[in-house]
Amino acid sequence: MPVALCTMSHSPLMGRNDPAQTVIDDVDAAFENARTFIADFAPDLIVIFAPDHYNGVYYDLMPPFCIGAAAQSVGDYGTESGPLNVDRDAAYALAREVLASGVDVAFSERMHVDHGFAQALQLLVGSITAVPTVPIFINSVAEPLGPVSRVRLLGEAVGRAAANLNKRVLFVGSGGLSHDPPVPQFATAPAEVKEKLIDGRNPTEAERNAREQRVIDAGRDFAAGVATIAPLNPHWDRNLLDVLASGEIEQIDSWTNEWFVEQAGHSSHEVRTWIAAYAAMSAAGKYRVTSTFYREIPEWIAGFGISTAVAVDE
Ligand SMILES: O=C(O)CCc1cccc(O)c1O
Ligand SMILES: [Fe+2]
Repeated sequence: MPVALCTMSHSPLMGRNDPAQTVIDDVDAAFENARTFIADFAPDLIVIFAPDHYNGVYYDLMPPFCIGAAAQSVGDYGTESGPLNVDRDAAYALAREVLASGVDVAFSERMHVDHGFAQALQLLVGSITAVPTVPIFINSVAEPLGPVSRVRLLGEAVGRAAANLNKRVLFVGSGGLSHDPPVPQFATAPAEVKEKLIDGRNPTEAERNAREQRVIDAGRDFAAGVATIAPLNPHWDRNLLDVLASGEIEQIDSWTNEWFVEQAGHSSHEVRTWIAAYAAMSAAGKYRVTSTFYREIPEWIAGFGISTAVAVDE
């Protein structure tokens, strides 16, 4: 059965702190292209790799990776809330095979997910329930992180397992590219913030609004050139897109986590979702990138990319 890929940046600042209309038009056109690509492929199943931003997964138990057999969207930043349309049998089949291949993935019968999953599903297929899905969480913010090589191995194992499902599978990666939004870090957070990072589920509306407003303000300051967060790095982003398109993704194994942060900001670890999705594609053989969009969008605190790829028949 064929496989295909769509990877995309997300940003909850879309529609909240917008750039010039020409930029929005370009992004809209790129998403329209991605939606057409996906509709033409007509997936039976979406396997989506996405991060979390301390809205669904916390330091009370922080796995590097987690496959959801059932999942709830928390509805942060106005994204759709409620249950995802998870294909439980597919989730179990993927988890069994990934574990059997030696990658210790966590498993959840009630995974909580945030805009990392929901915004991507809404933009690509219209809603969090439109297409049967297996959500796979990849920790991309909560230190300590394992080496990026493990993400490639996870992706490859998921790709091999997906090939046995006898379904048309679309791999989605949601996150990145270079960006450094003000996500708190445990090591440097004050005590009350630390507590929220450990056990912050179900914040009050006031807490949620305050959090979201902080990020919106940061986007405004960043676009105005007065924010203290790390700059975007279009050169680094374009190189990553080239490496992923080349098919020689093992070269990413030598990139240290410190280097990601130095070059592309703390949240650049979200490109782990792209690396996993491309690695999953590679398990089916050679692939070809069929479209690439890239633009720096400081208003959204994002090196903003979208790519699509198909398997090449050999
Ligand atoms: O609310 C947060 O913690 C971060 C929100 C956020 C902002 C810009 C780009 C992103 O990828 C992102 O997730
Ligand atoms: Fe993010």
